[in-house]
Amino acid sequence: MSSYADEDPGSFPRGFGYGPDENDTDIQAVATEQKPRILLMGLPRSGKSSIQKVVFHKVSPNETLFLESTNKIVKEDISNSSFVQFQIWDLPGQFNPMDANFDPENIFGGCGAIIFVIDAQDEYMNALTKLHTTVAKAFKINPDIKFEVFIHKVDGLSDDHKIEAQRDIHQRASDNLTDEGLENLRLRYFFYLTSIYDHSIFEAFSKVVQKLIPQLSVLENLLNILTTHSGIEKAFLFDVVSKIYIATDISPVDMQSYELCCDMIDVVNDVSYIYGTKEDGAFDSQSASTIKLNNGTILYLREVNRYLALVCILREDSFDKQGVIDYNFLCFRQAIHEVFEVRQRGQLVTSGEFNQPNGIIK
Ligand SMILES: Nc1nc2c(ncn2[C@@H]2O[C@H](COP(=O)(O)OP(=O)(O)OP(=O)(O)O)[C@@H](O)[C@H]2O)c(=O)[nH]1
Repeated sequence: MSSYADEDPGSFPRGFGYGPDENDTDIQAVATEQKPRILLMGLPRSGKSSIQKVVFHKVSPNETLFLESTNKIVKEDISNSSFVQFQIWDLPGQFNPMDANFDPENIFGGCGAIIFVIDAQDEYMNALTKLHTTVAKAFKINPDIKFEVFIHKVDGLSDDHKIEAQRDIHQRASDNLTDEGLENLRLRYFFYLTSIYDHSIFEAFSKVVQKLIPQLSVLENLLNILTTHSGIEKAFLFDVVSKIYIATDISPVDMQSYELCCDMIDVVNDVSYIYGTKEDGAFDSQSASTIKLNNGTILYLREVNRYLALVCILREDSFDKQGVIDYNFLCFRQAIHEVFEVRQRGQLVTSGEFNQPNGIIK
C-alpha cells in the first residue's frame, strides 16, 4: 500500500509491509506488470470511501461517519504482497457513465472488476438504474470485466430483511438486463451482503480480489494438500495487512471461522508490537502463534513471508502431531516460494505442477 501509511490510526505502524523482504524481487517483477484495477462505484453516500478506508487503511467504522464526499477519482495502489497487487479507483457518487466528460474507455478499459455499492438502508431504485447503465456501458468497452454488487449497510437490517433485499435487488437487476436483451450478463453478476461494522466487508473483498489472482487454483490446491495431510479443518492464506484471505482450502467458509482467524491476526500483531524487538514490523518469516480455545479447537498461525500468513483451525487432538504439521507447513511454504519464482520467470503456473509439494508427509 502506498499513499495512506501516514493516516493509519493504530493497528499497523508506518512502513509495515513495505520494507525490504526476501520476496522484494518478486514484488519488483510484478510491479512491472499491469496491475488489475478495481473500480468502486455507486450513488453518493452509499459507502464506497468508507469501505476502502476500513479495509485498506485500518480506519475504524465509526471514523467514517463524517467522511467528506469524494469529488474526483481517488486512485490507490494496493501492493502488500506478490499476490495482492491491484489498484482501487474510488469514483465520486455523482459520476454518471452517460456524462459527456466521463471517459469510459479510459475508466473501464483494462479494469478487472467493478464493485457497485448499493445502500440497502435507503431506497435503491436509482441505484439499480445506475447499476444497469454502468454495466451495459462497461461491458461494451471491456467484455472481461467482473460485476460485483455489494448490498451494503446491512447492519441496520434484520436477517429476514437482508435476504429479502438481496432477492429483490438480484431479481430487479436481472429483469433490467432481460429488458435490454442483455440476459447473457446475468451470470456475471455476483451479490454480497456487506457492512463495515463486521467482517462481511473483508470476506466480500477477499472474494473479489481472489478472482484477480491468476495463481488462485494453484494456491487452493496447495492448501487442500496441506489440510488433507495434516488433520487441519480449515486453512486461510491471509494478506496480513488487509486481512483479506487470498486463498482457502476446498471446505466451505463459515463466517465465524473467518472472524476467528482475523481476530487472531490482530492479537498476534498487537502482542508482537508490544513485546517484539523489531522496529520495522512485527511479522517475519519465523513468526508463529497457537491459541487454544475452550471448545477443544486450536488456532495455529504461521508466517509464510512478511506479507502472507497461514491461519489454520484444527481439533486439539490433531495438534498432537504438531511435528508433522510443521514439517508439512515448511513444504507448503517452499511450494509457495516456487510459485513466486515461476511467476517471476513469467511462466504460466498450472495447479498440476504443484499436485504434490516435495516431501509432504501423508
Ligand atoms: N450503517 C452503516 N453505515 C455505513 C456503512 N458504510 C458506510 N456507512 C456510512 O455511510 C456514510 C457515507 O459513506 P461514504 O463512504 O462517504 O460514501 P461514498 O459512497 O464514498 O460517498 P461519495 O463520496 O459522496 O460518493 C458515512 O456516514 C458512513 O459512515 C455500513 O456498512 N453501515
